[in-house]
Amino acid sequence: MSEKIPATVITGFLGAGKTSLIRHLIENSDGRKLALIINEFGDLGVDGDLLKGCGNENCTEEDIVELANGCICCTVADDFLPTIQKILSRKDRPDHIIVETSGLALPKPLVRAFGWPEVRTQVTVDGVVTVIDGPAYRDGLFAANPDAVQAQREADEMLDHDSPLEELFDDQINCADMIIFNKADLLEESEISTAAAELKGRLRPQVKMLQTSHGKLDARILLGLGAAAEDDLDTRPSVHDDADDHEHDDFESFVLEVGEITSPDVLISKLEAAIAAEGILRVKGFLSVKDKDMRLVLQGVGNRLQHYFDRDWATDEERISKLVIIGEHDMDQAAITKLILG
Ligand SMILES: Nc1nc2c(ncn2[C@@H]2O[C@H](COP(=O)(O)OP(=O)(O)OP(=O)(O)O)[C@@H](O)[C@H]2O)c(=O)[nH]1
Repeated sequence: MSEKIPATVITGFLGAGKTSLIRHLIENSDGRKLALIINEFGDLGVDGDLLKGCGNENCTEEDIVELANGCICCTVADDFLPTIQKILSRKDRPDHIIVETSGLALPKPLVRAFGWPEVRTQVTVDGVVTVIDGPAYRDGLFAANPDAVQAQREADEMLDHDSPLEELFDDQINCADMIIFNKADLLEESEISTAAAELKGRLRPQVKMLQTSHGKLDARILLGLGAAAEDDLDTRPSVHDDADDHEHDDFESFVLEVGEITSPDVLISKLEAAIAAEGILRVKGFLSVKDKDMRLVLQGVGNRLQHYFDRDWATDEERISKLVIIGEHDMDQAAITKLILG
Protein backbone atom coordinates (compact mmCIF):
# COMPACT_ATOMS: atom_id res chain seq x y z
CA MET A 1 0.00 0.00 0.00
CA SER A 2 1.48 3.34 -1.00
CA GLU A 3 1.60 6.21 1.49
CA LYS A 4 -1.43 8.43 1.91
CA ILE A 5 -1.40 11.65 -0.06
CA PRO A 6 -1.57 14.70 2.23
CA ALA A 7 -4.36 17.20 1.59
CA THR A 8 -4.55 20.73 2.95
CA VAL A 9 -7.91 22.42 3.33
CA ILE A 10 -7.69 26.20 2.97
CA THR A 11 -10.67 28.00 4.39
CA GLY A 12 -11.50 31.55 5.48
CA PHE A 13 -14.12 34.19 4.83
CA LEU A 14 -14.85 35.83 1.47
CA GLY A 15 -11.85 37.78 0.25
CA ALA A 16 -9.59 36.86 3.18
CA GLY A 17 -6.75 35.94 0.82
CA LYS A 18 -7.11 32.18 0.18
CA THR A 19 -6.46 32.40 -3.56
CA SER A 20 -3.49 34.73 -3.03
CA LEU A 21 -2.03 32.23 -0.55
CA ILE A 22 -2.52 29.34 -2.97
CA ARG A 23 -1.04 31.31 -5.83
CA HIS A 24 2.10 31.90 -3.77
CA LEU A 25 2.15 28.22 -2.86
CA ILE A 26 1.98 27.14 -6.50
CA GLU A 27 4.83 29.45 -7.37
CA ASN A 28 6.91 28.23 -4.41
CA SER A 29 5.83 24.64 -3.96
CA ASP A 30 9.30 23.43 -3.05
CA GLY A 31 9.24 20.82 -5.82
CA ARG A 32 5.92 19.26 -4.84
CA LYS A 33 3.46 18.43 -7.59
CA LEU A 34 0.15 19.91 -6.50
CA ALA A 35 -3.47 19.21 -7.39
CA LEU A 36 -6.00 21.93 -6.57
CA ILE A 37 -9.72 21.72 -5.94
CA ILE A 38 -11.20 25.21 -5.97
CA ASN A 39 -14.71 25.84 -4.68
CA GLU A 40 -16.45 29.17 -5.22
CA PHE A 41 -19.73 30.72 -4.16
CA GLY A 42 -21.24 32.39 -7.18
CA ASP A 43 -21.43 31.27 -10.78
CA LEU A 44 -18.29 32.87 -12.11
CA GLY A 45 -15.08 30.87 -11.79
CA VAL A 46 -12.74 33.73 -10.96
CA ASP A 47 -10.31 32.03 -8.56
CA GLY A 48 -9.78 28.98 -10.76
CA ASP A 49 -9.18 31.15 -13.80
CA LEU A 50 -6.64 33.29 -11.96
CA LEU A 51 -4.81 30.24 -10.64
CA LYS A 52 -4.76 28.54 -14.02
CA GLY A 53 -3.02 31.66 -15.27
CA CYS A 54 -0.01 30.92 -13.03
CA GLY A 55 1.42 28.59 -15.67
CA ASN A 56 3.62 26.65 -13.24
CA GLU A 57 4.84 23.17 -14.14
CA ASN A 58 4.19 21.90 -10.59
CA CYS A 59 0.54 22.73 -11.03
CA THR A 60 -0.70 22.87 -14.60
CA GLU A 61 -4.22 23.71 -15.81
CA GLU A 62 -5.08 19.99 -15.73
CA ASP A 63 -4.19 19.89 -12.04
CA ILE A 64 -6.84 22.47 -11.16
CA VAL A 65 -10.48 21.46 -10.74
CA GLU A 66 -13.19 24.04 -10.12
CA LEU A 67 -16.30 23.16 -8.13
CA ALA A 68 -18.83 25.92 -8.65
CA ASN A 69 -22.11 24.18 -7.81
CA GLY A 70 -22.45 25.80 -4.43
CA CYS A 71 -20.48 25.60 -1.23
CA ILE A 72 -18.39 22.46 -0.95
CA CYS A 73 -19.76 21.65 2.50
CA CYS A 74 -23.19 21.07 0.95
CA THR A 75 -22.02 19.29 -2.21
CA VAL A 76 -19.43 16.92 -0.77
CA ALA A 77 -21.17 13.78 -1.98
CA ASP A 78 -22.03 14.99 -5.46
CA ASP A 79 -19.01 17.09 -6.28
CA PHE A 80 -16.11 16.57 -3.94
CA LEU A 81 -16.08 12.78 -3.74
CA PRO A 82 -16.03 12.13 -7.52
CA THR A 83 -13.41 14.85 -7.95
CA ILE A 84 -11.02 13.47 -5.40
CA GLN A 85 -11.53 9.95 -6.71
CA LYS A 86 -10.63 11.15 -10.17
CA ILE A 87 -7.45 12.74 -8.85
CA LEU A 88 -6.57 9.53 -7.01
CA SER A 89 -7.12 7.39 -10.08
CA ARG A 90 -4.58 9.36 -12.09
CA LYS A 91 -1.36 7.66 -13.09
CA ASP A 92 0.67 10.72 -12.10
CA ARG A 93 -0.77 11.21 -8.65
CA PRO A 94 0.05 14.56 -7.00
CA ASP A 95 2.38 14.87 -4.03
CA HIS A 96 -0.10 17.11 -2.24
CA ILE A 97 -3.74 18.07 -2.72
CA ILE A 98 -4.97 21.58 -1.86
CA VAL A 99 -8.67 22.26 -1.42
CA GLU A 100 -9.82 25.89 -1.33
CA THR A 101 -13.29 26.15 0.14
CA SER A 102 -15.60 28.98 -0.77
CA GLY A 103 -15.53 31.85 1.69
CA LEU A 104 -18.95 30.81 2.96
CA ALA A 105 -18.24 27.12 3.40
CA LEU A 106 -18.10 25.30 6.70
CA PRO A 107 -14.86 23.30 6.68
CA LYS A 108 -15.95 20.48 8.97
CA PRO A 109 -18.30 18.61 6.59
CA LEU A 110 -15.50 18.64 4.04
CA VAL A 111 -12.97 17.26 6.52
CA ARG A 112 -15.52 14.64 7.51
CA ALA A 113 -15.68 13.50 3.88
CA PHE A 114 -12.00 12.63 4.04
CA GLY A 115 -13.02 9.99 6.58
CA TRP A 116 -15.13 8.14 4.05
CA PRO A 117 -13.76 4.61 3.50
CA GLU A 118 -12.97 5.09 -0.20
CA VAL A 119 -10.97 8.24 0.58
CA ARG A 120 -9.36 7.70 3.97
CA THR A 121 -7.23 4.77 2.87
CA GLN A 122 -5.55 6.94 0.25
CA VAL A 123 -5.59 10.53 1.57
CA THR A 124 -5.17 12.24 4.92
CA VAL A 125 -5.99 15.82 5.86
CA ASP A 126 -2.55 17.22 6.54
CA GLY A 127 -4.08 20.36 7.97
CA VAL A 128 -6.93 22.83 7.93
CA VAL A 129 -5.52 26.29 7.31
CA THR A 130 -7.84 29.18 8.08
CA VAL A 131 -7.06 32.55 6.54
CA ILE A 132 -8.35 35.58 8.44
CA ASP A 133 -8.88 38.97 6.82
CA GLY A 134 -6.97 41.14 9.32
CA PRO A 135 -8.69 44.47 8.64
CA ALA A 136 -12.15 42.83 8.59
CA TYR A 137 -11.40 41.26 11.96
CA ARG A 138 -10.18 44.59 13.36
CA ASP A 139 -13.32 46.33 12.06
CA GLY A 140 -15.52 43.85 13.92
CA LEU A 141 -17.07 42.20 10.86
CA PHE A 142 -17.09 38.83 12.59
CA ALA A 143 -18.12 40.06 16.02
CA ALA A 144 -21.68 40.34 17.14
CA ASN A 145 -22.70 43.68 18.52
CA PRO A 146 -22.42 42.85 22.23
CA ASP A 147 -25.20 45.23 23.28
CA ALA A 148 -27.61 43.91 20.68
CA VAL A 149 -26.87 40.33 21.62
CA GLN A 150 -27.39 41.03 25.29
CA ALA A 151 -30.73 42.72 24.60
CA GLN A 152 -31.81 39.77 22.46
CA ARG A 153 -30.78 37.28 25.14
CA GLU A 154 -32.81 39.06 27.70
CA ALA A 155 -35.78 39.05 25.32
CA ASP A 156 -35.67 35.37 24.48
CA GLU A 157 -33.29 32.83 25.93
CA MET A 158 -34.07 30.31 23.18
CA LEU A 159 -33.08 32.48 20.26
CA ASP A 160 -30.05 31.72 18.15
CA HIS A 161 -27.99 34.76 19.00
CA ASP A 162 -25.08 34.59 16.62
CA SER A 163 -24.94 36.49 13.38
CA PRO A 164 -24.33 34.38 10.25
CA LEU A 165 -20.90 35.99 9.81
CA GLU A 166 -19.90 35.30 13.38
CA GLU A 167 -21.08 31.69 13.19
CA LEU A 168 -19.17 31.06 10.02
CA PHE A 169 -16.05 32.67 11.45
CA ASP A 170 -16.32 30.52 14.59
CA ASP A 171 -16.67 27.35 12.53
CA GLN A 172 -13.72 28.26 10.36
CA ILE A 173 -11.38 29.01 13.27
CA ASN A 174 -12.62 26.10 15.40
CA CYS A 175 -11.67 23.66 12.65
CA ALA A 176 -8.20 25.12 12.09
CA ASP A 177 -4.82 23.51 12.57
CA MET A 178 -3.16 26.75 11.55
CA ILE A 179 -4.42 30.33 11.42
CA ILE A 180 -3.03 32.73 8.86
CA PHE A 181 -3.72 36.31 9.93
CA ASN A 182 -3.51 37.95 6.52
CA LYS A 183 -3.36 41.51 5.17
CA ALA A 184 -0.91 42.50 7.89
CA ASP A 185 0.30 45.24 5.53
CA LEU A 186 -2.99 47.07 6.15
CA LEU A 187 -2.70 46.99 9.94
CA GLU A 188 -0.64 48.61 12.66
CA GLU A 189 1.61 46.31 14.69
CA SER A 190 -0.49 47.07 17.79
CA GLU A 191 -3.69 46.02 15.99
CA ILE A 192 -2.08 42.72 15.08
CA SER A 193 -0.98 41.99 18.63
CA THR A 194 -4.40 42.87 20.01
CA ALA A 195 -6.05 40.51 17.52
CA ALA A 196 -3.49 37.79 18.25
CA ALA A 197 -4.18 38.03 21.98
CA GLU A 198 -7.96 37.90 21.44
CA LEU A 199 -7.82 35.02 19.02
CA LYS A 200 -5.38 32.93 21.04
CA GLY A 201 -7.98 32.33 23.73
CA ARG A 202 -10.41 30.99 21.14
CA LEU A 203 -8.14 28.51 19.40
CA ARG A 204 -7.47 24.90 20.24
CA PRO A 205 -4.22 24.91 22.27
CA GLN A 206 -1.98 23.37 19.60
CA VAL A 207 -3.06 25.75 16.84
CA LYS A 208 -0.37 28.11 15.58
CA MET A 209 -1.16 31.58 14.30
CA LEU A 210 1.05 33.35 11.79
CA GLN A 211 0.72 36.81 10.33
CA THR A 212 1.34 37.47 6.68
CA SER A 213 0.69 39.77 3.74
CA HIS A 214 -0.65 38.49 0.41
CA GLY A 215 -0.37 34.93 1.76
CA LYS A 216 3.39 34.93 1.27
CA LEU A 217 4.34 31.95 3.38
CA ASP A 218 6.94 29.27 2.88
CA ALA A 219 5.40 26.00 1.61
CA ARG A 220 7.42 24.16 4.27
CA ILE A 221 5.50 26.01 6.98
CA LEU A 222 2.08 25.50 5.45
CA LEU A 223 2.39 21.94 4.20
CA GLY A 224 3.42 18.93 6.25
CA LEU A 225 1.49 19.71 9.42
CA GLY A 226 0.60 16.02 9.77
CA ALA A 227 -2.66 16.79 11.57
CA ALA A 228 -4.77 13.84 10.27
CA ALA A 229 -7.75 16.09 10.90
CA GLU A 230 -10.23 13.44 9.78
CA ASP A 231 -9.32 11.46 12.93
CA ASP A 232 -10.07 14.10 15.56
CA LEU A 233 -13.19 15.85 14.33
CA ASP A 234 -14.67 15.80 17.82
CA THR A 235 -12.09 18.32 18.99
CA ARG A 236 -13.27 20.78 16.31
CA PRO A 237 -16.60 22.14 17.50
CA SER A 238 -19.12 23.53 15.02
CA VAL A 239 -22.34 25.38 15.67
CA HIS A 240 -23.73 23.50 12.68
CA ASP A 241 -22.96 19.99 13.92
CA ASP A 242 -26.63 19.19 14.25
CA ALA A 243 -27.92 21.28 11.38
CA ASP A 244 -28.51 18.95 8.41
CA ASP A 245 -30.39 21.66 6.60
CA HIS A 246 -27.58 24.18 6.46
CA GLU A 247 -28.12 25.76 3.02
CA HIS A 248 -26.24 29.05 3.08
CA ASP A 249 -29.50 30.89 2.80
CA ASP A 250 -28.01 33.65 4.91
CA PHE A 251 -26.05 34.69 1.83
CA GLU A 252 -26.71 35.08 -1.85
CA SER A 253 -24.94 36.03 -5.04
CA PHE A 254 -25.72 37.13 -8.55
CA VAL A 255 -23.75 37.70 -11.70
CA LEU A 256 -23.99 41.11 -13.32
CA GLU A 257 -23.34 41.49 -17.05
CA VAL A 258 -21.56 44.81 -17.18
CA GLY A 259 -20.77 44.96 -20.90
CA GLU A 260 -17.66 46.59 -22.31
CA ILE A 261 -16.64 49.58 -20.19
CA THR A 262 -14.93 52.74 -21.33
CA SER A 263 -13.49 53.82 -17.99
CA PRO A 264 -12.54 51.63 -15.01
CA ASP A 265 -12.64 54.71 -12.77
CA VAL A 266 -16.28 55.43 -13.57
CA LEU A 267 -17.23 51.83 -12.81
CA ILE A 268 -15.23 51.91 -9.58
CA SER A 269 -17.08 55.04 -8.39
CA LYS A 270 -20.41 53.38 -9.09
CA LEU A 271 -19.34 50.23 -7.30
CA GLU A 272 -18.19 52.26 -4.31
CA ALA A 273 -21.61 53.85 -4.15
CA ALA A 274 -23.35 50.47 -4.41
CA ILE A 275 -21.11 48.93 -1.72
CA ALA A 276 -21.73 51.86 0.63
CA ALA A 277 -25.49 51.82 0.07
CA GLU A 278 -26.21 48.11 -0.09
CA GLY A 279 -23.64 46.38 2.13
CA ILE A 280 -22.10 44.12 -0.52
CA LEU A 281 -19.59 41.68 0.99
CA ARG A 282 -17.59 40.66 -2.08
CA VAL A 283 -17.32 41.62 -5.76
CA LYS A 284 -15.04 40.06 -8.31
CA GLY A 285 -14.85 39.44 -11.99
CA PHE A 286 -13.31 40.18 -15.34
CA LEU A 287 -13.96 43.24 -17.48
CA SER A 288 -13.45 44.18 -21.08
CA VAL A 289 -12.25 47.78 -21.45
CA LYS A 290 -12.79 49.58 -24.77
CA ASP A 291 -9.62 49.86 -26.89
CA LYS A 292 -7.60 47.74 -24.45
CA ASP A 293 -6.06 44.43 -25.46
CA MET A 294 -5.80 43.26 -21.87
CA ARG A 295 -8.38 41.79 -19.52
CA LEU A 296 -9.16 43.83 -16.42
CA VAL A 297 -9.52 41.94 -13.13
CA LEU A 298 -11.65 43.60 -10.49
CA GLN A 299 -11.60 42.54 -6.84
CA GLY A 300 -13.61 44.04 -4.02
CA VAL A 301 -13.64 42.98 -0.38
CA GLY A 302 -15.95 45.07 1.78
CA ASN A 303 -15.33 48.63 0.64
CA ARG A 304 -11.79 47.97 -0.58
CA LEU A 305 -11.59 47.74 -4.37
CA GLN A 306 -8.63 46.76 -6.49
CA HIS A 307 -8.25 46.44 -10.27
CA TYR A 308 -5.43 45.43 -12.58
CA PHE A 309 -4.90 44.15 -16.11
CA ASP A 310 -3.78 40.52 -15.87
CA ARG A 311 -3.31 39.27 -19.43
CA ASP A 312 -4.11 39.82 -23.08
CA TRP A 313 -7.47 38.58 -24.32
CA ALA A 314 -6.87 35.62 -26.62
CA THR A 315 -7.91 36.25 -30.23
CA ASP A 316 -10.58 33.52 -30.16
CA GLU A 317 -11.78 34.36 -26.65
CA GLU A 318 -15.10 35.96 -25.82
CA ARG A 319 -14.34 39.25 -24.04
CA ILE A 320 -16.60 38.68 -21.07
CA SER A 321 -17.41 41.57 -18.79
CA LYS A 322 -19.08 40.18 -15.71
CA LEU A 323 -18.96 40.63 -11.98
CA VAL A 324 -20.15 38.26 -9.30
CA ILE A 325 -21.67 40.10 -6.36
CA ILE A 326 -22.05 38.41 -2.98
CA GLY A 327 -23.96 39.74 -0.01
CA GLU A 328 -26.27 38.79 2.82
CA HIS A 329 -29.61 37.30 1.85
CA ASP A 330 -31.51 40.56 2.00
CA MET A 331 -29.32 42.51 -0.42
CA ASP A 332 -31.35 44.45 -2.96
CA GLN A 333 -30.18 43.13 -6.33
CA ALA A 334 -32.31 45.56 -8.33
CA ALA A 335 -30.96 48.57 -6.43
CA ILE A 336 -27.38 47.35 -6.81
CA THR A 337 -27.83 46.74 -10.52
CA LYS A 338 -29.27 50.22 -10.96
CA LEU A 339 -26.40 51.84 -9.08
CA ILE A 340 -23.78 50.01 -11.13
CA LEU A 341 -25.31 50.08 -14.57
CA GLY A 342 -27.40 53.23 -14.26
N1 LIG B 1 -3.43 44.64 0.90
C1 LIG B 1 -3.59 43.32 0.84
N2 LIG B 1 -4.47 42.81 -0.04
C2 LIG B 1 -4.60 41.46 -0.09
C3 LIG B 1 -3.84 40.59 0.74
N3 LIG B 1 -4.19 39.31 0.47
C4 LIG B 1 -5.13 39.38 -0.50
N4 LIG B 1 -5.38 40.67 -0.83
C5 LIG B 1 -6.34 41.18 -1.81
O1 LIG B 1 -7.64 40.83 -1.34
C6 LIG B 1 -8.48 40.48 -2.44
C7 LIG B 1 -9.05 39.08 -2.23
O2 LIG B 1 -7.97 38.15 -2.22
P1 LIG B 1 -8.19 36.64 -2.61
O3 LIG B 1 -6.89 35.95 -2.45
O4 LIG B 1 -8.89 36.54 -3.91
O5 LIG B 1 -9.20 36.19 -1.46
P2 LIG B 1 -10.05 34.84 -1.35
O6 LIG B 1 -10.08 34.48 0.08
O7 LIG B 1 -9.52 33.81 -2.29
O8 LIG B 1 -11.48 35.33 -1.86
P3 LIG B 1 -12.78 34.41 -2.15
O9 LIG B 1 -12.29 33.16 -2.81
O10 LIG B 1 -13.64 35.25 -3.01
O11 LIG B 1 -13.42 34.13 -0.84
C8 LIG B 1 -7.63 40.61 -3.68
O12 LIG B 1 -7.85 41.89 -4.23
C9 LIG B 1 -6.20 40.48 -3.14
O13 LIG B 1 -5.26 41.14 -3.95
C10 LIG B 1 -2.91 41.18 1.66
O14 LIG B 1 -2.24 40.52 2.45
N5 LIG B 1 -2.84 42.54 1.66
